[in-house]
Amino acid sequence: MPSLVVNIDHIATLRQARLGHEPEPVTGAHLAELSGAVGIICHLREDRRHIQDRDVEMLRKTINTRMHLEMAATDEMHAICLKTQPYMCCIVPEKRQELTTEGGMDVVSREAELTEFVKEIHAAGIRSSLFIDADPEQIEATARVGCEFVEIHTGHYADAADYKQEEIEFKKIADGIAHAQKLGLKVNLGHGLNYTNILRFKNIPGICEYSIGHSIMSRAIFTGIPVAVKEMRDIINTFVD
Ligand SMILES: CC(=O)[C@@H](O)[C@H](O)COP(=O)(O)O
Ligand SMILES: NCC(=O)COP(=O)(O)O
Repeated sequence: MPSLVVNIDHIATLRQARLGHEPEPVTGAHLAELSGAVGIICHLREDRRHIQDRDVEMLRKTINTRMHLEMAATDEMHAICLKTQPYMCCIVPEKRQELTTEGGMDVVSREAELTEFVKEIHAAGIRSSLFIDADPEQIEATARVGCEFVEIHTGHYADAADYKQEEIEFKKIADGIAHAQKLGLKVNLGHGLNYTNILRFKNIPGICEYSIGHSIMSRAIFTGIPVAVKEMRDIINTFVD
């Protein structure tokens, strides 16, 4: 059965709105774990707009499941990753002006650099994943880079303007999943998934993890984190292996 990994960046976003002390991402991570998350994701952005260095340090000490560190492919983040020793490092693209991650990494144009980057992460015993669009060329480049995992960006599907576009984006992802699996990559999905749009993936086999944050934390404002995480967990529990 696929696993649910919960992104807690959005707790830090609320805290950073006042640059204060609450809400505390560590508390949110612990509640998510108690409610069925098999791992916790935090994305240390270069601009530190939500997760801070202190969060990464505290989460590393307190997460009882798996820590997934999302980060850009920069020297600074590489050093932080090696120091932190997360369970998995997911390399994502960042743009300074974006509201949220807008698309996948261009692995094709950075293949040599990313191969070296990933090699050093593996040498430190850390699993690696690349966050990419469901594009065959990017999937093939990710396999050549030597990543064990790929996270296919579901944001274009989640943001589709109408049903027809949603169908097109869903088909691209379904094809991308099959292509990645054929190349031996383990497949995770994430970005913009919520309690309804995730249902389309129910019968797609072989998905390792769903990475979900914004929708769970949005619901948690009204229900609390335990209920919001459990409801998502219950949905994923009905999915095929
Ligand atoms: C790569 C990705 O999808 C996550 O990092 C998620 O979107 C939360 O981070 P942001 O809200 O900073 O985009
Ligand atoms: N990698 C995707 C992720 O961590 C969660 O994205 P979102 O659910 O916050 O859009």
